[in-house]
Parts: sequence; structure tokens; C-alpha cells
Amino acid sequence: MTRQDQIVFDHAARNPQIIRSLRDLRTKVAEWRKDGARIGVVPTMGALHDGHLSLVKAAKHDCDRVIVTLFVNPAQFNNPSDLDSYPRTEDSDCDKLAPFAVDVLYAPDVDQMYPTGFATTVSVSGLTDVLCGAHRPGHFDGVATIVTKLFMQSGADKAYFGEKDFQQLQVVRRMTRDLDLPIEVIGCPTVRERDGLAMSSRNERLSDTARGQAAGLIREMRRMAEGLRAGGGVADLRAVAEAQLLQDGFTEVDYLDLRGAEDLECQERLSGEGRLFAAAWIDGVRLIDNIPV
Ligand SMILES: Nc1ncnc2c1ncn2[C@@H]1O[C@H](COP(=O)(O)OP(=O)(O)OP(=O)(O)O)[C@@H](O)[C@H]1O
Ligand SMILES: CC(C)(CO)[C@@H](O)C(=O)[O-]
Ligand code: BAL
Repeated sequence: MTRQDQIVFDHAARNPQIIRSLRDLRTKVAEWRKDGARIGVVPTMGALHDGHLSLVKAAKHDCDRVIVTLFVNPAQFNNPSDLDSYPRTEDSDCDKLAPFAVDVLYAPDVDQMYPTGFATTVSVSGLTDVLCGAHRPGHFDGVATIVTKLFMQSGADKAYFGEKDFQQLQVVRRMTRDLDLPIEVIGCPTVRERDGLAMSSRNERLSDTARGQAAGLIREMRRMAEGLRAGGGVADLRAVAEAQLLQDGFTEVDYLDLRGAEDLECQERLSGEGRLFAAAWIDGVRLIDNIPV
């Protein structure tokens, strides 16, 4: 076998099949449509972990064909060094997807998604003014634009998103309704490490020490949620939680906020008062989390 044959062979035998061009994706989807297949899409930025794989499992359960997308979307990074240091691990991502019999890993390059002259933005107003929207200018415009493209490109029937990025899930639901996109958006629960830390690709960047301290975020959020349920005031409980986080290795708290359905137009579970949202920095990494109260 020549080296060229080997490359072609490896590519064909790859599980999942990797597709990089929109033309090839559309050809594949058209074949599936002829067979009446229900198609699911799981948008990701790669560096896959069990949180992503829970979305893949849900998609495999509901759909006949599953596309996982892998695209580190420059438009949603408000911080260039965050984009540069975002983990890129396509080979090991494929290995992690292999046991799930995902049909396609769609991994376009930046020119494919944003060709020269690209000039359109999808922007959801109101609910992007708070929480991560307030702290990451332009972030949700980048998310809404790329997710709209991924929905249109994949032509999927269902799309799967994690509640870990709860505000993102609400933004995607809103734009899907507002633009009449013919796709059902499914939210899946947050998957956590044994110590409670929400799984996240950015956790890989934490030093061992910071990784040990990072679960302090969910610990303080749970303590604050208990205090709220017991009738405590948000401001007092927040002050205590923030002070504890700063003592435990966190360097900055972007927000630690209770929000209700009226703020986020939630369809998800909102037991009692609402939901507690947090974003905080440790070891140069920004962690986010949310829990029902
Ligand atoms: N712990 C988790 N549990 C459930 N879903 C998750 C979890 N982490 C990420 N997801 C979901 O996976 C999808 C892709 O997310 P993404 O690729 O940004 O990974 P990530 O771990 O959130 O990375 P980061 O937060 O560092 O960008 C999103 O819908 C996200 O909500
Ligand atoms: C939805 C998404 C893949 C869009 O780039 C990203 O924001 C993410 O991974 O959560
Ligand atoms: N997981 C949300 C994508 C981001 O932080 O850019």
C-alpha cells in the first residue's frame, strides 16, 4: 500500500467518519433523508469529556443518525488568549466517540464557516444582557451565529445542548423560536466530576492545585442555595460565598446571582425561587456553573 493509499484507507475506515466540507455534509445528509432517517446534531468545540458524551448518548437514543460538530468558533471568544489556549484534541476526540457509533464528525475549518466577506450576525437581545452576556461582550452573538449555521448546514431534526451552559441553552431556544428554525432543541443535565466540579474542556488547563480547589465553586453555590431556601437574603449569602471563594484560591468572581424564569425565559426546571448562576476565575481559567434553588 502506498502512503497515499494508506491515508485514503485510514480516512475511509475512520469511526466516526470525518467530514470537513459543507458539500460533503449535505451529500451525506441527503442520502440519510432518502431513507427517512431522523437526524440529531451535537454541537461542540471538541476536547470531549463525559459531559459531551452524555449529549451524544441522548442523541443516539432519539435519532437514527448522529452528527457531532467540532469547531472552535473564533467569533464567540472575547479574549484572544482564551482562543489560542483552547484545547484542540481531534484525534482523541475521535477515539472517545468511536464506541458510540456516531455517524459523522463534522469538523470544518474557519474559512469554510467564515468565508471572505462574511457579514451576518445573529443577535438575541434581552436575555444576553445579563450573566455571561454582560461579562463576555459579543460572546452570544458569536454563539447564535455559528449555531444557526450549524443547524442550517446539518438540517438536523434535533439538537442537543448541556445545561452547564444554561444561558447559552436559553439563547439557542429563543433564536430557534424567533427564526422558525425547523429543529427541536433538547437540554441535557450537567455532568459532574466526583467532587462536584462541572465537567468542562477548560478544566484541562487547571494546575493540580487549582483543580483541587475548583470544586469550591459548586460547594459554595450549594451552601448559598441552602441559605436561600432557609430564607436568607441574596446579598448577604453572596458576600459570604464570595469571601470564601477568594480565600479558597479563586481570584475573581464575575457573578454569583439568583435569576428567575422572567430573566432567562426558561423552559427548564426552575423549582422554588429560580436558579443560581456563577462564573469565577481560578488559575487564569473562567469556570461557570448553575443549579436550581
Ligand atoms: N459538564 C457538562 N454536562 C453536560 N453538558 C455539557 C457539559 N460540559 C459541556 N457540555 C455541553 O457540551 C456542548 C459543547 O460544549 P463545549 O464544547 O463548549 O464544552 P465545554 O466543556 O462547555 O467547554 P468550555 O466550557 O471549556 O468551553 C454544550 O452544549 C455544553 O453545554
Ligand atoms: C454551542 C457551541 C458549540 C457553539 O460554538 C459552543 O458554544 C459550545 O461548545 O458550547
Ligand atoms: N461552552 C461554552 C462556550 C464558550 O465558553 O465559549
